[in-house]
Amino acid sequence: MTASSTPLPFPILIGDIGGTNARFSILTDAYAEPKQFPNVRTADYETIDEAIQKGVLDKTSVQPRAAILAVAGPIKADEIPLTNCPWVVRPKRMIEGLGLVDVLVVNDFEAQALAIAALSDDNRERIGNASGDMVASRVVLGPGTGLGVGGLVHTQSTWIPVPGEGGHVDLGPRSKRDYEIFPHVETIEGRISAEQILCGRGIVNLYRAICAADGATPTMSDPADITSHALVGSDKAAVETVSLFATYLGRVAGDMALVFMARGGVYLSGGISQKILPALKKPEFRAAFEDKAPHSALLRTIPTYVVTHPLAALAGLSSYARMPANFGLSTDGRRWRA
Ligand SMILES: Nc1ncnc2c1ncn2[C@@H]1O[C@H](COP(=O)(O)OP(=O)(O)OP(=O)(O)O)[C@@H](O)[C@H]1O
Repeated sequence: MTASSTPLPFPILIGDIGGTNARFSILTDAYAEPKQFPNVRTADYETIDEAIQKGVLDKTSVQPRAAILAVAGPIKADEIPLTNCPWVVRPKRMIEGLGLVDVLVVNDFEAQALAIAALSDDNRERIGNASGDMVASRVVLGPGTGLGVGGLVHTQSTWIPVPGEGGHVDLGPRSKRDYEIFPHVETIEGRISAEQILCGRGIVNLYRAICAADGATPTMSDPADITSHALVGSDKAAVETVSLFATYLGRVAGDMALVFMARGGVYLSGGISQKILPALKKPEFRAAFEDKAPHSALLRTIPTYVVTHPLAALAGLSSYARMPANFGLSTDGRRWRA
């Protein structure tokens, strides 16, 4: 066992730090259920250290010795700025100030990937007819503030989470209608990446492009307004937006399944998937997912799910904390010790 794969000492503070909310729990040992703390709103505290002190440590007599934190953003140095939130994670300062001896920081979609290694039927909703829990590679896509993608490769009896920037792959037109709409989709440096459509801001982008293609004036600018009108069928452009969103999400999900040979399943996480679940259960998502000649037969066998676990990232990190040897999680350059 290398130094970097030595288990972290219990009790372990587990944290999922999002742009708006941070969620924490403490795992006292490998067998206990995690002790859950109320969500902390990131805007309520100036620093993450203060949030951990007041939101967790002041509320319990258990003093964690280690911490595993999932953050949105690249982990490159001793100071880790978060995307979409002014907090900076400084593991060395946490060790000095919070009484910790060991801090591991991972990417948020690695945590999501850890979670999909074992999700019970209570914590996922199946889309389409393919089913089964084959022990094989998986992939998770999460449309939220952005589009996160994480692979979970299964090899040599080990689950290996693969972080990446899969949300930024190109997304191209396919149908006649796509060719009418795509010229109006806002680009990023001339490119339509998947994230230009498959996230909160992307829903608005797609809705505007549909209106532009039809010569109509857009009336909505909030993704939640568009999806709620779509779900009740009260606005034609909104209905088409969500239908095409499901198609494009299926198209990209199918691509990711091909890349990772994800026979074990493709999972949709992120705030938006749960909110538009009825739309994802309509035929469009699955049809686009399976429409992958010459590999449609393979795609038809791959199950797709929406993750409904309210705290999936925390659950994934807890599985790792309990049984690190089951996961090939790289800790190089992301683990700090006293
Ligand atoms: N009902 C809805 N329909 C469509 N989009 C929505 C809806 N509600 C929120 N959104 C959009 O979802 C995005 C937020 O996604 P999500 O809740 O997954 O947050 P996140 O990126 O995971 O951050 P955090 O971890 O802080 O919650 C925002 O762009 C928001 O506008």
